[in-house]
Amino acid sequence: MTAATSAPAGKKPDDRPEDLPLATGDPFDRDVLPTPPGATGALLRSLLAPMKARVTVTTLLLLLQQAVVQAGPLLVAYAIDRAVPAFRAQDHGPLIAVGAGYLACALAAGGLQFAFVGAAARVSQDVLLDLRGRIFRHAQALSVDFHERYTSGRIISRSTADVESLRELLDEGLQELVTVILSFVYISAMLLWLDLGLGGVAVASLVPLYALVRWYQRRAGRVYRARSTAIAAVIVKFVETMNGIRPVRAFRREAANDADFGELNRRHERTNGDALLEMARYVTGSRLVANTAVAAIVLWGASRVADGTLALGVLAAAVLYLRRLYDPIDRLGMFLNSYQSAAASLEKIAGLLAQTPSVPEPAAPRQLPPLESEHPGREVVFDGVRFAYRTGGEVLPTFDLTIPAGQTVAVVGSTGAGKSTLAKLLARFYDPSPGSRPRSGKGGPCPGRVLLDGVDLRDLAVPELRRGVVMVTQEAFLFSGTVADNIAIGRPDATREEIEQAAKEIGAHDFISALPDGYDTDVRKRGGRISAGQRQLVSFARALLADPAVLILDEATSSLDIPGERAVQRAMTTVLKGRTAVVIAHRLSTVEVADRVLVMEHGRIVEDGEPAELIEGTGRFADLHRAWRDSLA
Ligand SMILES: Nc1ncnc2c1ncn2[C@@H]1O[C@H](COP(=O)(O)OP(=O)(O)OP(=O)(O)O)[C@@H](O)[C@H]1O
Repeated sequence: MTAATSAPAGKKPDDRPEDLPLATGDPFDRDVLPTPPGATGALLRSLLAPMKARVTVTTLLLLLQQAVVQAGPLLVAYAIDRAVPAFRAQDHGPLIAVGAGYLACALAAGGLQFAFVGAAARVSQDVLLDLRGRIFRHAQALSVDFHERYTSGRIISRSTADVESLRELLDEGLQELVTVILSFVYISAMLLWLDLGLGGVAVASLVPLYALVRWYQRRAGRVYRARSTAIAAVIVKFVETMNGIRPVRAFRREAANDADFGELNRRHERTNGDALLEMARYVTGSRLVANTAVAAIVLWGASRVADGTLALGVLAAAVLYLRRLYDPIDRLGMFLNSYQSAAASLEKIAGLLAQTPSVPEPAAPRQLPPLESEHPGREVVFDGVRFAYRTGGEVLPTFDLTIPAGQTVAVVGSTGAGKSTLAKLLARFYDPSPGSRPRSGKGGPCPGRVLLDGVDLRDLAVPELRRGVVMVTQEAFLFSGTVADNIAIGRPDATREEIEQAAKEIGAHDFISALPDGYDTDVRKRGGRISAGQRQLVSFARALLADPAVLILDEATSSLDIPGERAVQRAMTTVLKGRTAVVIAHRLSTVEVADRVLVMEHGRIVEDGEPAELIEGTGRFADLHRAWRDSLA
């Protein structure tokens, strides 16, 4: 990723582009994926819908609390105009009643506030719990091509920084908004009731304040979207660097990364500064309007008290109410901040949740025919398959291949020939691209098909597909947990005996037993670190336990030492036995376990035959094999 550039000299901060300068026209290069109209609102409604009753109770608590809080100045007016004169006349009752009333209001307001905060926090926690779960489930369900384009850092940013800004809105912002609106309504009503003239001036001052709020909202929207993109860029850079810490060290990328990160960090800081500046402008403007209105009311009110047309208590109550009317305006700015931040975040989350898997589940799934015991494995057919990644040119131009049930096929070829693509199509990480072969009969292009025992992979439900085809990828990835847990991923209901049996057959039992806690060793903890070859053995044991009809093995490119290679070779023979197998062979020694070799170049099969037959011949594989043998000598 390139570093962000600063705004060109002379440009205003809000002219700054909102997306990182990555864009190539591909929406995946942007932080905000295309969001269908109305999707953000629909997401918010769907999050709140299950808790309608609780939202209503929470709002009622707040309404009550505000009613109680706003009674204070009225009691003060009563105290000045009625209770104090009565007290002077030896009638202590009204003043005691005012004192008791004030205390009761304070206690009730406190209690209601406590109940409200608890209820609001529960609503917000449940919304966030639901949202985080949705992001995780959805991201996990999206197809591989999505993850190849939308970095994991951005998904992390969605489920951390973006969910966090929504939390701020729900925990603090919404309370602010409701409090502000209620205060406006209550206080305007009280002021108008106390004195129509003073109330009228106060209510009229809300007009310029409203205009100011709208102005701020427009400007802050832009700034907050830029800030949220800048936060995401910082997280993405962080995750990318930590994920690639080995190459970072190996290629001494620290200084360059520091510079890139520093630029992104500064961009984040600048967008924060822009946000604060907008806030400062807003607060200054709102205070100016508010203080002018207070000054006008105090002057006018005082002159009316002097000429006896206004009671002193009413003026005191009006001034107290005025403070309460204008104070929330600053808080409204805070709310708009959280609102803008949360709206930008929710838009990004909605964009992610609006993505649909490019490899969809079938509407009417089909079953695979029962396995034949004399021919274990299933027949695999690539029928007129054409394939191009979304970005880049055609990788497989009309590809046909039949692999009979039970056959082990080694696929070799130069780098970039399309071997892994073939494997990924068979595992249905991708579907074939729209085809070029004319459909027999009706005409029109017919998409190619990948068939398993005659059934199109697109017609198989995911569990059926995963029972039918398993792919062991190059990385031999281990999840956090014990060695036994990692093997059991192949079949989660497997017993400990079955797990150990699989490890024994693969030849992994001895090294696993030698680990500090044997099968219970945590692979991510000290002492649980296992070598590349051992990781492959664990992933073979996992595949053996899964026992699929078709196994795809994308062999690791890294070379092992001789005993390691032998152990992997033996394990491979075991795991491939009794099923159809496609091995993407990076080591020619692997070809020894195959019944058939395919040589691929530029997405086409250029040689196809038994290993011995091809080695004897004069083709590309014979050359490759000779060169490999010479290198061993
Ligand atoms: N996710 C992707 N997006 C776009 N292009 C891709 C993607 N994966 C692979 N390609 C391109 O498709 C072509 C075939 O790649 P593939 O990984 O299938 O080759 P391969 O024969 O397995 O190579 P290797 O032996 O180096 O792993 C290459 O040109 C590669 O750049």
